[in-house]
Amino acid sequence: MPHQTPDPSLPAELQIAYLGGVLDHLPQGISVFDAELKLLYWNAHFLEVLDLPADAVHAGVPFEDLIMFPASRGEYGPGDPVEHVRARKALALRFEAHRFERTRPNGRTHLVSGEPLLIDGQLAGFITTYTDITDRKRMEEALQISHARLRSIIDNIPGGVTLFDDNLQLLACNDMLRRLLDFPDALFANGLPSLETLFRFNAERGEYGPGDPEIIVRDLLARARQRIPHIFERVRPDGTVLLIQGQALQDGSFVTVYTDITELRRAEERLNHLAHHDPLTGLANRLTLDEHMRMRVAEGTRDQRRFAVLFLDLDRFKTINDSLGHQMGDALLVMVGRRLHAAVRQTDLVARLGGDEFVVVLSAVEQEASIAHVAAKILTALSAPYVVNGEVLHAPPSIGISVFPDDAQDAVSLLRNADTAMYHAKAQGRANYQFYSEELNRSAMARLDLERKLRNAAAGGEFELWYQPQYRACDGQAIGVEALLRWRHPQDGLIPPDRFIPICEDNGMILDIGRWVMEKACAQLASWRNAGLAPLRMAINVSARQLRDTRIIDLLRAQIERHGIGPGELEFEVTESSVMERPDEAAFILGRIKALGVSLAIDDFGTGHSSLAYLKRFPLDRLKIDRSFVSDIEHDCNDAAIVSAAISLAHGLGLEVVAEGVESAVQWAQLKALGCDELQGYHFSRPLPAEQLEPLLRAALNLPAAGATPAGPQDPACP
Ligand SMILES: Nc1nc2c(ncn2[C@@H]2O[C@H](COP(=O)(O)O[C@H]3[C@@H](O)[C@H](n4cnc5c(=O)[nH]c(N)nc54)O[C@@H]3COP(=O)(O)O)[C@@H](O)[C@H]2O)c(=O)[nH]1
Repeated sequence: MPHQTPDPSLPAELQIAYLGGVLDHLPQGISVFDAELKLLYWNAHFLEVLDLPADAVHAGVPFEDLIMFPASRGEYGPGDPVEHVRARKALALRFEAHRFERTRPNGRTHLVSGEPLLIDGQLAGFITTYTDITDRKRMEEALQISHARLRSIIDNIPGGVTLFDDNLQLLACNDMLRRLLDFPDALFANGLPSLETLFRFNAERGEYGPGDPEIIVRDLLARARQRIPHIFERVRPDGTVLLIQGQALQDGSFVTVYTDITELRRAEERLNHLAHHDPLTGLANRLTLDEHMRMRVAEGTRDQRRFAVLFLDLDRFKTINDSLGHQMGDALLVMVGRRLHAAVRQTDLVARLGGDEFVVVLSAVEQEASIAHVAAKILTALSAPYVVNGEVLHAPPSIGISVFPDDAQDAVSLLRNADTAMYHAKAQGRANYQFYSEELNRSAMARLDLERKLRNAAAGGEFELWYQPQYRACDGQAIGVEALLRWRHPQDGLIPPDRFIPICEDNGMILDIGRWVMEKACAQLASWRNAGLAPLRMAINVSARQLRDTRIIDLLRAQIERHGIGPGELEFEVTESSVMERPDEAAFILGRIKALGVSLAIDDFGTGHSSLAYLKRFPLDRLKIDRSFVSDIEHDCNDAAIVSAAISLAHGLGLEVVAEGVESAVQWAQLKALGCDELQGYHFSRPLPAEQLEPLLRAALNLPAAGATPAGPQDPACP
């Protein structure tokens, strides 16, 4: 807008003084030229802004003289300053209003604005204003930088961002938001949409679940207006999970960050599943079982409800796993898990504790009969043969049962008692189920105590090896000894092998103990041979577990070489049941033992379930008739008949017969009459430590002993 001069009715001096005073107080530099472009007015800032020498500036100075100063300083760019001045003057002479920014060499920027000066509507000159906008420019630049920085943060943030103002108008959002929420480009075609538009778009495509979109949008807008900070998760219709965090900013705007946490949630779910499930079978694991049982105990206590815990252990799993490999074992466990799951209700819990141990928690079972019914159902399901990789496998379970609150009132004790009952089921012949009882608990405790003591027995030198002689039936000539293990506990005294050997077989300790027995017995055999007590045969008891450990062959070979043991000097006694468990495997390992010159005897003959076909296949030398048939042979004609048949059978198979448990001369006579080859029993000698047995052996071998008269056992047939 053209400027007006002061009131023209005022005297000219006043007008000038007035103008000069006003101009000097303005923050801008001001210059006024007349219509001939001669300087009329200027203020102090004008000199400063253009850095003009004060003595060069006076009224009437032509425009071109003034601008020659900046031109010669190169402020209009390189080139001839006179040309610059001429070009500028030509422009000025057009008296057109103009506005531009100019940055001077000192770095300060001015907004230069020029306007024609009109007096009475007639062009009277030109007025130019120089406003120093350096600070404003710097602020604007700083603002631009910070805005760009903010933009770049928003664009690079690993989540979707929206920023909206008081009026719920979107101020900013990033590409990630559009991608995360699948917003089409059309939604942004006319710039940033309002929050309401976004809400409506989402509501209509079912993003917020079912419901009337109008109502949903109204609610959402009402909530947005409250501007309450929030953090929540939203599951989108496609299953992705968004974490949505909203926060009001100081300037009144509201920022919301959307983070895709789908993978995080899935990883959490996977971790949670892993933490609560057995990775092999997918069944619940111990942690879940503990939590479940604690809940059942709490519910049962509150509602006075019973529930049952079934502890299962597969009877032949270890053998299958050891002989057929872990892959087969694993496949079998998976099948067991499936069968178990199918045998119980959805509300019951099936868990695998590890190895071949499973637990089933039957909820809300009131009657013992119904618990037994489920146990029988599980037993039947798991006893059916499994076909794994073409192999038919049998792994029936032994099941122990404890009932809440009858047998225990807490989860740990319930599980322990079910475990105890399971051991009882195993002791009862396996493949059956047993309920827990207090008596069972006592025997389990005693067993635990014994097991604990056993762990120190070897290190404490508490084992001893005793020997019981064996005699030729016809003349009472000593022909060998059987090595029998003894455990002398410092407090409990002598503990019979029947009490601790089954435990050692269960927990695997028999492998180390059996090795010790073999080394000790072989050393004793060599020692007696060196002392002239020969020929003697050393019989060693070997359990099924030892036979499955192929290291037994190396151990045996080493002992034979070390002590120069000849063929037939060593004998292994194996029980019927141990070789009948896996007869093919047993036949193989027994063949290798036999090949080392070790003779073989079947122990406890008559107590197991021998298959004659297999007996024939084993490379045996002797049958040992169990003492239960011998103990009453003189009175029980059935026993006599059994012993007689066993002797005939053995002889028919080319085997010799040893009768054990001979306690009287009458039994000796009868056994001899039945054709028994060898005898062992208290009638001749109880098992004794080596040094106590030695004089007896000398006598039985008719060897002279220092200070002793040779005397063997009395032959009833040759009095
Ligand atoms: N795997 C291993 N088993 C072993 C070892 N040492 C012993 N055992 C087995 O422990 C069972 C019990 O043995 P033990 O208490 O030593 O009893 C033996 C004899 O004392 C007993 N016997 C012998 N004669 C008589 C008798 O006239 N009357 C009578 N009441 N008992 C008698 O018989 C046992 C010998 O039995 P067997 O071995 O079957 O010939 C026993 O099963 C041992 O095998 C070991 O080192 N390893």
